[in-house]
Amino acid sequence: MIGRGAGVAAAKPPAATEICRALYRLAKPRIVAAIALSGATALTVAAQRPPHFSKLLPCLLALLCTGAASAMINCVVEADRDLKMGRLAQRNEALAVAGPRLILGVAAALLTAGVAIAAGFLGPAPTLLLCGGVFGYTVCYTLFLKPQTPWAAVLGGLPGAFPVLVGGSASGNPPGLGVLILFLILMLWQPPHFWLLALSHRNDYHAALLPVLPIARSIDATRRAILTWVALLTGATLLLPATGYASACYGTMALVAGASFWGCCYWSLLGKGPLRFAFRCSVMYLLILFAAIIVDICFIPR
Ligand code: HEM
Ligand SMILES: CC(C)=CCC/C(C)=C/CC/C(C)=C/COP(=O)(O)OP(=O)(O)O
Repeated sequence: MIGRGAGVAAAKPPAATEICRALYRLAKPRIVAAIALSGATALTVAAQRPPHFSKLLPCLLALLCTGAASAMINCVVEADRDLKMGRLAQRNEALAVAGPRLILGVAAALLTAGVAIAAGFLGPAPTLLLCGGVFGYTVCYTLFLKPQTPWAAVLGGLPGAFPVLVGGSASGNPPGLGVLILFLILMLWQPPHFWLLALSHRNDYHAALLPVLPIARSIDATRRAILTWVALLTGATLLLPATGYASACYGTMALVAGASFWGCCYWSLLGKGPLRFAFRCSVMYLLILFAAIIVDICFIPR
């Protein structure tokens, strides 16, 4: 008797490098790196000087570990929905290569490491805030908000902005006004950041039955919301110099960056440019803002 499938080579298990590459993709590395940077920026705003590495390093590590773990859990929970989204094809392949059990095992290890680092080096408040952000994203946002309401990008902004509170409290004091202003900036930045993507990929979200704003309301309503929120965001970035947490030099840069981002959104929303470009501008805008705050506080004498 010929062995089952003797003529067909048994499916070769993925190589270790393939699995590592898949896990890296599922960790949403660039998003998580930006989230860790938001925590480091908050630590700098709270300290009003270059943060000491004994706080900066554990803050970055804790946010990178728990952010990656949160992203991996999100990918496993949303696996069925993500299969309907063309934008996520490579992520779906990565999920098939690594398998949900291994992904959740690695996420559990990263989560444990991140919380242990925060508890050991940052203290109880940052650790609690870290756990709150993970819970807010993996449970509240992923399981409930995202599939049920077009305002998920606003309410889901809370866990997305929690890393700012983690970083701000890592300095040892309760988050002060400067950290709360940075929290407000993140809360105002995230919705237009996502709505630009939702406009650009609305067919994907329709196929996945996700009630994003362009589908639950209208494209025009989303366009107006984006331009309104970016204008409010630009105003919020000026609160830092207005309250003495950054210099007028940063304020000028923030005004120019905000006006440029608004112009980029307006240009793309008029149909003169690709929406994906405006989405990329939202990411560049945030990274420039963080860099300007850090340079202003650490290197520009006041
Ligand atoms: C409500 C909260 C948020 C939502 C719904 C959201 C949504 C998304 C989505 C869907 C993508 C993937 C776009 C793609 O397929 O390439 C993305 C990309 C990105 N997000 Fe967000 N995001 C949120 C919060 C944040 C936060 C808090 C940060 C950082 C502080 C951030 C930074 C980024 C970056 C850097 C990218 C680009 C990743 C890449 O190029 O691969 N996002 N965002
Ligand atoms: C303190 C701490 C670590 C908090 C967690 C912060 C965190 C990981 C926020 C993620 C925000 C985000 C990328 C949402 C997009 O998810 P999505 O499901 O809408 O994106 P997708 O469509 O690409 O899956």
